[in-house]
Amino acid sequence: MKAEAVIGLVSVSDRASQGVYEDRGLPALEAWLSRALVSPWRAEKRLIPDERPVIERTLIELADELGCCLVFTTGGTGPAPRDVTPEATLAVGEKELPGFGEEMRRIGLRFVPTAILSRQVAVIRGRTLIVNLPGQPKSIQETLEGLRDADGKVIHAGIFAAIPYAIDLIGGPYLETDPAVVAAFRPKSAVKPSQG
Ligand SMILES: Nc1ncnc2c1ncn2[C@@H]1O[C@H](COP(=O)(O)OP(=O)(O)OP(=O)(O)O)[C@@H](O)[C@H]1O
Ligand SMILES: Nc1nc2c(c(=O)[nH]1)N[C@H]1C(S)=C(S)[C@@H](COP(=O)(O)O)O[C@H]1N2
Repeated sequence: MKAEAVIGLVSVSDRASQGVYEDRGLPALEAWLSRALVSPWRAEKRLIPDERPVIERTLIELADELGCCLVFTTGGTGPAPRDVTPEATLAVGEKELPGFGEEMRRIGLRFVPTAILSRQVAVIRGRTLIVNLPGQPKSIQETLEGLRDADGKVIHAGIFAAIPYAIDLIGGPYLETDPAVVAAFRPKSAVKPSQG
């Protein structure tokens, strides 16, 4: 029996959390992960305002109490006064993984010049990897899956390719992906035979 991965999905948006507009962040995250993951998983979802203490409490609850191996936030990464998701994430993290922030901006720049405005980070807290994504719902697929050419060939890999091995390294469940959506990369010595 494969262990079920618990994945935290956190939409950080003042207006969606107040009902000004419908949240499209959580559905976009859940839909993309449902396509990408072939190993068992379930989501713990939270829709919260851009309030640093609320973001920190939510991340701590998902990591420490609910045992999420992975948490994605969406929203609040820009330069506006109320954008504080990266500060909250760094405050609860024990180690930063700067490569994720760098690469997520690089991928974003393939789609929009304003990707440079995102201050998104990724951190480890205990056995949890926490990754910030921008608030624009389309940025979720762009960042996680990467860029394809007109024939569907990947021309800039998305960051999800590195996430299953990152989770192996922090002692989490073995995540398997559908290579048609995103091919997970692991060193040969870390690949387990598929149990079907
Ligand atoms: N959760 C969401 N659901 C739907 N659309 C969103 C969501 N978050 C952001 N967007 C869209 O992406 C745009 C940029 O996101 P950004 O996080 O900068 O929003 P914002 O202007 O800070 O407002 P808010 O925090 O109230 O969503 C928004 O103007 C909105 O059109
Ligand atoms: N891949 C990708 N990255 C992106 C975008 C996008 O559309 N696609 N939008 C950018 C924009 S317009 C902004 S302002 C910043 C910060 O967005 P946030 O405050 O909603 O997190 O993310 C950027 N990163």
